[in-house]
Amino acid sequence: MSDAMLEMTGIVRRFEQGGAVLEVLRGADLAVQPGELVALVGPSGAGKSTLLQIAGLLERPTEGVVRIAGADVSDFDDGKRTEVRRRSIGFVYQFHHLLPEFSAQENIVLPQMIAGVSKRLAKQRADELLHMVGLDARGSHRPARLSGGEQQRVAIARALANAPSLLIADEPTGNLDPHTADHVFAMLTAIVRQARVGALVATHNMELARRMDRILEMRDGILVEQTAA
Ligand SMILES: Nc1ncnc2c1ncn2[C@@H]1O[C@H](COP(=O)(O)OP(=O)(O)OP(=O)(O)O)[C@@H](O)[C@H]1O
Repeated sequence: MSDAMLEMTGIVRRFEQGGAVLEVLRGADLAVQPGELVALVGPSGAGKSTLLQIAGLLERPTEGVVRIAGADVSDFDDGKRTEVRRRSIGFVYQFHHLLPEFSAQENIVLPQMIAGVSKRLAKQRADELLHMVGLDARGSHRPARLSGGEQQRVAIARALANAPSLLIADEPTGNLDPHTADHVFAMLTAIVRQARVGALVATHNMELARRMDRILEMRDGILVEQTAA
């Protein structure tokens, strides 16, 4: 058995609109190993977000199998899928989506409490994560008092709060200036490697993509591995 954190096999996704059928994914395959960063690239509308939604168990494929840390989730009901998502998958988006009325620490505590962790342990873990992203002194600050890069670092810490197997990121540095993006991405990379998380990162930024372990390109509904030129 593969020890991939994410394995997707033969993923097909069709959308039906007013009688017409749009086949966005046509048999996409991929695997992401522990500690590996895989870039997902392709033109706008190619199906990257659709693939991430399916990988993150937010949507079901029309056909195909998704395995999270070895578990085939195909036959899981919605409740079980939500449970796997909360425990095993972290999400980072272009915009941080932190809760504005809560502090940085509370934003990292909440997903843990939802997953059943005690408040005391959740706070301890939040402080460890804040340390890991270099924000020890900022735990009590609300998002509005943090810079864009700091907000995104909190969002990364929050995504890792429940020690997920898999991290799914959609343009995680897309809203940052190049220098800050560089710094945040380096931090993300270091944490993924150290925590042995598998990371699938959709981006339009080819420079960023080239810094990852592999680049998969969405082309006509399937994934093609880009080899170094
Ligand atoms: N719920 C839906 N119903 C119908 N069509 C959809 C739905 N979701 C996505 N699509 C279509 O699927 C295609 C792929 O969209 P998707 O958002 O996955 O592309 P993308 O590669 O992420 O693009 P971008 O880089 O612009 O974010 C698009 O043509 C889109 O219109």
